[in-house]
Amino acid sequence: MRIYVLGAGSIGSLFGALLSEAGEDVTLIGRSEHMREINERGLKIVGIKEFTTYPKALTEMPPEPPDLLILSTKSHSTPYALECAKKSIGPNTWILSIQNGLGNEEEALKYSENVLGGITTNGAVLEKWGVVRWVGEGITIVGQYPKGREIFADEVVKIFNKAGLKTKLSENIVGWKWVKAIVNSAINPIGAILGIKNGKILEEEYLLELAKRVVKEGCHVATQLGIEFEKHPIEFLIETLENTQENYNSMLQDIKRRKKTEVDFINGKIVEYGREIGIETPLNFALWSLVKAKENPQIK
Ligand SMILES: NC(=O)C1=CN([C@@H]2O[C@H](COP(=O)(O)OP(=O)(O)OC[C@H]3O[C@@H](n4cnc5c(N)ncnc54)[C@H](OP(=O)(O)O)[C@@H]3O)[C@@H](O)[C@H]2O)C=CC1
Ligand SMILES: CC(C)(CO)C(=O)C(=O)O
Repeated sequence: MRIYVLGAGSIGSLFGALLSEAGEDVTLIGRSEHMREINERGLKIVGIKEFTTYPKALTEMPPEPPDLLILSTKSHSTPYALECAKKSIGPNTWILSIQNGLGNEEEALKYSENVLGGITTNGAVLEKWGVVRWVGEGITIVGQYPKGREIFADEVVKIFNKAGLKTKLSENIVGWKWVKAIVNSAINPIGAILGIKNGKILEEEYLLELAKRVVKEGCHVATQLGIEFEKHPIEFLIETLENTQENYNSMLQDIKRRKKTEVDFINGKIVEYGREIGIETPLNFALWSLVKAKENPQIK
């Protein structure tokens, strides 16, 4: 299978490295410093597994259409990334988003009707150019977006498992994307605003109650939109907090690195979708506003 990974940073490089090591035809598309290091010394994975692999590494998509385009940019980079990639998206190309947040698959559907959604609880950090740390082994769930059973999704699940990425198929991937986004909408901004590890939210009763109320607000919007959950969001919230107690969540990491966060595609989207159906989401709006303020370098 010819696979391109568009936005090969932390998680994209991990997926690309494992697939390349398993013998798939992988091309990473990422930033020049990282791609140059990979071309010169290979892509080194450390942490859960240690190996070096040698995928092709470019700064823009090759012209030949891939069978699978794995989309792994941050959500705010998706529109531009896909617009630049469109010349290489063929009639048989499938686009798989493994991103957090809402709206990425809808963006991909503008370029192809062959779209898979995905969530992953694997954790990866780009430590330095050419080196990615696999910090947490989790599961990946893939399915035809928004719902349904597509043979190609079975093929993707098979090659992901063969590459050592524990992966399951879902016929309701939109349900999984929403439950992950709703859990992120509670954990990420609270951690980002307070600068705390995920485990602190579990320990502090007021923070846990706030997180549960944020989840319930997102659930109200989702259920009114007809979204069906494969796992109850409150259960997924507690499970995630328990499994990632030592994590500084990605939104907090982006704030610390003075990078744009994905809050517009998490809390922002919940507010936007709520407004479209006449549902107010004051907690999501408050958290969204506070994180946007923290993103502003003028506000210390
Ligand atoms: N890291 C993780 O453990 C997990 C991440 N996720 C999700 O996966 C997505 C990616 O996260 P993560 O890997 O951490 O993010 P990173 O920022 O580490 O990786 C994305 C990479 O894509 C690059 N990029 C952006 N636009 C383009 C483009 N048009 N062409 C080539 N490269 C581009 C970015 O460069 P630049 O920064 O210069 O724009 C960056 O290097 C997010 O939605 C995240 O929430 C989900 C689960 C776990
Ligand atoms: C699951 C969680 C909250 C782990 O920190 C995450 O997805 C993130 O940090 O974005």
